[in-house]
Amino acid sequence: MSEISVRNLTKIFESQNPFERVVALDNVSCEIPSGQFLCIIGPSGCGKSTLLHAIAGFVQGTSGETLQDGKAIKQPGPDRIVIFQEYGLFPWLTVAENVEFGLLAKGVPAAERKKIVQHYLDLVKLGGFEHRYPHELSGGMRQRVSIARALAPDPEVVLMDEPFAALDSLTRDVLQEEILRIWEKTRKTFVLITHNIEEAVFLGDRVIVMTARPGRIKAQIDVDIARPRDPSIRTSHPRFLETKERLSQLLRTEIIREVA
Ligand SMILES: Nc1ncnc2c1ncn2[C@@H]1O[C@H](COP(=O)(O)OP(=O)(O)OP(=O)(O)O)[C@@H](O)[C@H]1O
Repeated sequence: MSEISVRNLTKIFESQNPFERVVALDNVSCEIPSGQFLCIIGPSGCGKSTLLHAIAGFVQGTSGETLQDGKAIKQPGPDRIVIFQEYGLFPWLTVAENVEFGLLAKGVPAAERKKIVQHYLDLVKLGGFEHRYPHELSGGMRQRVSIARALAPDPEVVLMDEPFAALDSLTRDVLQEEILRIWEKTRKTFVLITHNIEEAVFLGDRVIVMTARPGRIKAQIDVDIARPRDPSIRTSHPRFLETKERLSQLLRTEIIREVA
């Protein structure tokens, strides 16, 4: 179990041309308790990915810090795995070999690797596809492989950057339900960036709304809806619809501000 703290994080992308200097994050602070499912929404270019990358350890803040269990995050590590929109699978490896990849890096013995790979492929409902290559799979199946690959080394924190954005809406709904089931089973700390408010409310314990650039935290809304959550809440649960409307209003204000 792992908690993440973001403290007064500012990230400035400098450029030789001072007019091209970008303040991507401006004094962002948030606490993500162990086992929480946190969703982050905000206008395009507001710094969501930069925040996720700072938590992953891919980028360092210009000032401020990110911490995992009280220790400064200085680089990427096996305890924090990122799932991207573009799947990031190795095309020359089979499904099973892709999932096995992080286990090899961890030095897990072969027999155990085989068991773990099978477990996670079953979890994402891809049993029977072990020997296929990524190009033989649909987009939804590829994203399932990347979810299995991310979870196989048993990371404490799973970071997702619009993982379902490239998928059609039905596949997206199904994968949301699967990620929810997986989170309920593993209770790891999950952070998901999305443009989709419904996705954020369906999955999250809490939703952070960011302002238009420079990215700051505008609001943090608790999603007070009991778990396990049935897919039908998307259309019928009064609190779901209420929370969705509240978030839409908050986001709309920022998008208007951004284009003004
Ligand atoms: N490596 C970089 N160098 C320079 N500027 C960058 C870099 N990475 C991001 N930026 C800028 O920082 C700002 C925030 O980018 P970021 O990708 O974090 O936003 P985002 O909210 O994830 O956007 P989107 O929703 O469109 O994916 C943008 O203006 C972007 O152009």
